Amino acid sequence: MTKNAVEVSGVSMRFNLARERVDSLKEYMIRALKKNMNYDEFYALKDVSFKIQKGDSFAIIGSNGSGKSTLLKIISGIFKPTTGKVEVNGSIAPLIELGAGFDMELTARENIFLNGAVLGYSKKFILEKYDEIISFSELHNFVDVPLKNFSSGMVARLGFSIATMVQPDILIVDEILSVGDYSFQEKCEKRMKEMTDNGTTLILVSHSIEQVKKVCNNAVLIREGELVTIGPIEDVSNLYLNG
Ligand SMILES: Nc1ncnc2c1ncn2[C@@H]1O[C@H](COP(=O)(O)OP(=O)(O)OP(=O)(O)O)[C@@H](O)[C@H]1O
Repeated sequence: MTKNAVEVSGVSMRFNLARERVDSLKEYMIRALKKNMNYDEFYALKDVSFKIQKGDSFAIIGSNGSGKSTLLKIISGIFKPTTGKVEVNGSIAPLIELGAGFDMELTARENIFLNGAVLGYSKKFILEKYDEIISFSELHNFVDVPLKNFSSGMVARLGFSIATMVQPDILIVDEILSVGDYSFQEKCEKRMKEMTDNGTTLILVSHSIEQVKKVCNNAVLIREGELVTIGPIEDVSNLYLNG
């Protein structure tokens, strides 16, 4: 049995950036048919390889636009890399974009059932977990309020509570905790710690070096799509902070 939860091998991700403005769908179609679109090719990730051991709490560190979210989306299977491959051993609970997987017109209660169903849980199972989700998110007074009237921190509370209602093999958390207030962040950190103590592998992206140092053991530093270094969190964050 492999010791690795995630193996990223030679992953590159190319995006096509339209170089000029195309204002209408009609214009886009005409240009596309004439093969008259000008693109700049842009590599958000360039030949990135690393491994994350089972049970590790692992941070992905880098400046804005360095490729962290793209990497998480590839690990979660949302994006297919242009070249290279990713091997994931175990079930994944990805908490990537705030509100992804939610219907903002529906209430918190309805979204719990919707999201649970998307994650593959039965209605009976979600009913069993319902009180715990509401209690962890501290949204008792808002269960029948549509999500469009929630603050971003409240949406994050709900998302985190749903994603951690069962213990996944791999928990992926991208930045969303930063919108939660201090007490909720502490609560999430505690839950993430309990989960890793029980064998879950955690992959965390956060702009707060203080938070990743508290929660993670190891990290990778990405700069302009390239892997700069991988190793103990202390060393990687020092390198990031000192340029
Ligand atoms: N769907 C897309 N189409 C085109 N370019 C994209 C797409 N998604 C990301 N990019 C580009 O890829 C680069 C990396 O973006 P990414 O979101 O992975 O960075 P990040 O490190 O997560 O940044 P941040 O810290 O700001 O969240 C950026 O330059 C971004 O503009």
